[in-house]
Amino acid sequence: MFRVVAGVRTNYARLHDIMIHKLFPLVDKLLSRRSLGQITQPFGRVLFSQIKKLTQTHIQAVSLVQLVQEPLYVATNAALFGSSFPLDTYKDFRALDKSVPYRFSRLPFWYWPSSCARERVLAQIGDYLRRGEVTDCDDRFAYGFMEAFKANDIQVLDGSRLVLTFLWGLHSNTMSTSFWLFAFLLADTDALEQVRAEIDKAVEGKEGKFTDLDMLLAADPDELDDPCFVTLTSAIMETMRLTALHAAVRVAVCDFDLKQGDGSIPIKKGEYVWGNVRAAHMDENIYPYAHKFMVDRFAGRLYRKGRLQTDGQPFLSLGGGKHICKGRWLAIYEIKVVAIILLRLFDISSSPEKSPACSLPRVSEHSIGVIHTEDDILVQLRPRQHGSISE
Ligand code: HEM
Repeated sequence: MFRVVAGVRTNYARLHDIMIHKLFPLVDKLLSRRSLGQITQPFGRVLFSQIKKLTQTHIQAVSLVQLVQEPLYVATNAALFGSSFPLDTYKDFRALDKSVPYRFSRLPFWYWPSSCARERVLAQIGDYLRRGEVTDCDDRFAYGFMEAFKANDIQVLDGSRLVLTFLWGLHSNTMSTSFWLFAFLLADTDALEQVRAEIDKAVEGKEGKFTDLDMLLAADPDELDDPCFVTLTSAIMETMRLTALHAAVRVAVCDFDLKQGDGSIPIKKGEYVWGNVRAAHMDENIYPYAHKFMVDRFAGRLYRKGRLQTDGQPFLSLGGGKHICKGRWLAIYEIKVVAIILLRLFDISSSPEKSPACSLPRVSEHSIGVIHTEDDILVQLRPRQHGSISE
């Protein structure tokens, strides 16, 4: 991904070493369930103001891709890297992200626009690193990155490439998953109403856990890991189940017998093992109507805080074992908050003239990691009565 995303041609082994041994442990620590709340403090507010900005400037119809992805991109970068990070880089990031499957699979495509976009983002990240305006107490995440670069004598260009590769891992899957969550909900109005009713109940004082949306946006991610969002969480997990494509490849470090159903497969040291995640998720014996989006598929299970609602099922959208996704709590939190804001504040429907109602967008045949969309969906937003929030 260093080559594909950030255009790294030299110094690869060293950058890889820094990423795996210096940055990943930092990510693991700071994005753990316990610490996440300190990092995400500004997230809800920035996300809300970005959504507000977008919805005020697009009165007729708005692109679903942009509606869910740009605010997430800006708010997550602001939370992790501070307000001095170049937050206006979404369009260039998106151009680069769209080219990644083609670059990765070495397919022919017109590479120039995305290469220019990559250079512009790298230059802006470079300026940000040069300025180094972060503090240990306010921007712990960015500070950790910068300290690691200093301690390992990483120069600005290599630092920018490390940050850009990290940004791709941070955003690409999360942005796709949020798009598909809304695409599934728009195609299944009952499911959408079920999720919306749950959100309304959670933020309507008295019975609800939160007195209003303001309180919810300021809440720690741990507080949103709550049975009051059981259907929304299930919808997110179901979206992840249906869209995961990644190849979980591992190398055996010793001879062992791999358990498979009632039998086992002997594996020799040094052999590659490829877990077919898509096949596991589409197994009708485990997931009846496996191709169907069932909003409450995971909702009937006993809710255990701090555990994925999918525990006990073969659910591999976030990897597993030692290398399980280090950003999983952040990703779930981000998607939850964007869904809560949009569904609480707006009636959302596909724009009838522009998008065929109740149908899912086409899947890109060049998807990697997670299913990518071939089409955007244009949506219409009508403010609901609860549209107010203190400025
Ligand atoms: C819906 C969003 C996301 C999905 C579906 C996802 C999926 C995955 C998967 C499947 C893996 C394991 C890959 C393997 O087995 O080789 C992984 C690893 C990883 N993810 Fe995520 N991810 C998401 C969001 C995030 C976010 C927001 C971050 C934040 C930084 C993140 C950081 C990482 C890191 C650092 C690893 C490497 C872990 C390791 O090798 O030890 N991910 N992710």
